[in-house]
Amino acid sequence: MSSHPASDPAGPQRPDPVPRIRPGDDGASRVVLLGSTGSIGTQALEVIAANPGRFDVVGLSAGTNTRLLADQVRATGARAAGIAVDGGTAANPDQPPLTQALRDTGVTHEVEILTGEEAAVACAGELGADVVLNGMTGSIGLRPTLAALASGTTLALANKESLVVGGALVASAQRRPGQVVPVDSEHSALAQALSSGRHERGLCAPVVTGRSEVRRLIVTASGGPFRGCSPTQLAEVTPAQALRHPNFAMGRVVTTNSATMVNKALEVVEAHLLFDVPLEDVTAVVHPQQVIHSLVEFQDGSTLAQAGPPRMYVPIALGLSWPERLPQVDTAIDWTQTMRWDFEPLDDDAFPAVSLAKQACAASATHMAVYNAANEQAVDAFHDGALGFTEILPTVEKVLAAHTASTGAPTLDEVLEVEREARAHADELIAAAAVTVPTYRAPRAVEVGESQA
Ligand SMILES: NC(=O)C1=CN([C@@H]2O[C@H](COP(=O)(O)OP(=O)(O)OC[C@H]3O[C@@H](n4cnc5c(N)ncnc54)[C@H](OP(=O)(O)O)[C@@H]3O)[C@@H](O)[C@H]2O)C=CC1
Ligand SMILES: CC(=O)[C@@H](O)[C@H](O)COP(=O)(O)O
Ligand SMILES: [Mn+2]
Repeated sequence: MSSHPASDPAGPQRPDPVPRIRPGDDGASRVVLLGSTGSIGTQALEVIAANPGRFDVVGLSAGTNTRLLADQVRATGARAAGIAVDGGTAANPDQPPLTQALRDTGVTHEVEILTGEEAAVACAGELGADVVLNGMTGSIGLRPTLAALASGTTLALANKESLVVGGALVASAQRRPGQVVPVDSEHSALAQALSSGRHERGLCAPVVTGRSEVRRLIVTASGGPFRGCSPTQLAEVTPAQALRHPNFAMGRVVTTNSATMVNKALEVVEAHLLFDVPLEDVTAVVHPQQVIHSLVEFQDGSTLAQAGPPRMYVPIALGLSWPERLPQVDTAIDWTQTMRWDFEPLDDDAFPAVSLAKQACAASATHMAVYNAANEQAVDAFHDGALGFTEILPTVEKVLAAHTASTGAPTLDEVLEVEREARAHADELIAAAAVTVPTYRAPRAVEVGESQA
């Protein structure tokens, strides 16, 4: 750990790309953003900037982007900044070291600088935040999630991987009922709809145990950029096509996961764990417009849906201020206009991700850690040109098949070890696939959406 002193003269000033944020008033909510330079992190800063005095950003943590992180420190006045891979190193040569970036952007206040993988963990657990928003990508977010919960802070959870991989570990790290507030749009929708009916169970409910009137949770899916494509067409899609989500601009991993439907698979398990609803009572359906963000079916046959524009501002704002709603967070849907909503079943043959996850989740407490780790390796390999799109799920399936079911609830070390083994196994399969799967080498351009309605 080091600190950025105000003694160095400010370097050349660049235009400030982050809106200046007024420090919080007394009583403002102290916020830590993990993954502040990503899609969720930058949108969270927009929400915070639009509510002057309501929030006090005490810490920011990022992976590699020291320049943007420094701009955000300047804009928010954050007293602590964490960077996993500092600039000016062999692993991150294109960015300046964080101390340099802070100087360059004209930061004059004292900043505690944390570096390495522990930085996000420390930011999550040690800055005395009221709310930690975990907007990191991947299961690397697990330890920060656990640290935030152990500190007693509210955890606004966008990083679904940490819950899906950690499972019972996350549940047992919880210090008080309602400590987890989902930021994932579908789960924010479910939390909002559940607030209208009796369901006193789960990680984000006001009471940990109690009766439920819920019969089913219905998680909506866009269907991704390849909705309606046949397996043959899918074999030839390119990374650029997979990154064209129909409705949301998101990071690379979650966008690719939307294209394979792995995102929906993770979200079905996420809903099961967040709301303590049996896996068989969580259903995914395709709803291309993504205006209905998810639905709760109650025991009397009534269904409540949460609707809004397909944007993340409301789920992020609710994550930061739950259960209070902030004013004018987004433009509401104009219900006076003619519009159409479509719903269709998942195509399990072309997109087996959800059914595979349901089997994995039922198999043992470590199978979803394997599923996610193998998928993360396969997604990277797909973008590196080492694996075809339709090889992603078979890779996950093979790594799962080789995994020995755990007995009982695993410790954190056991989960991390299972992940390491799964990544190594996936890498072996990917290395073999790079030789034996030539289809990806000469892709036919498939027009994204060519077979969509
Ligand atoms: N984007 C969206 O609309 C939605 C996202 N989500 C979920 O939210 C999470 C974030 O997604 P998204 O914002 O799209 O992803 P991005 O790829 O846009 O952002 C990821 C963030 O994580 C940071 N990061 C990576 N590794 C580390 C690390 N070791 N320590 C600290 N920070 C790290 C990155 O830093 P850097 O860039 O500096 O390397 C970046 O700030 C994912 O779990 C995703 O599934 C859920 C619903 C919607
Ligand atoms: C905005 C959000 O929550 C994402 O997880 C989004 O839902 C992705 O959409 P699909 O995975 O349904 O394509
Ligand atoms: Mn989602």
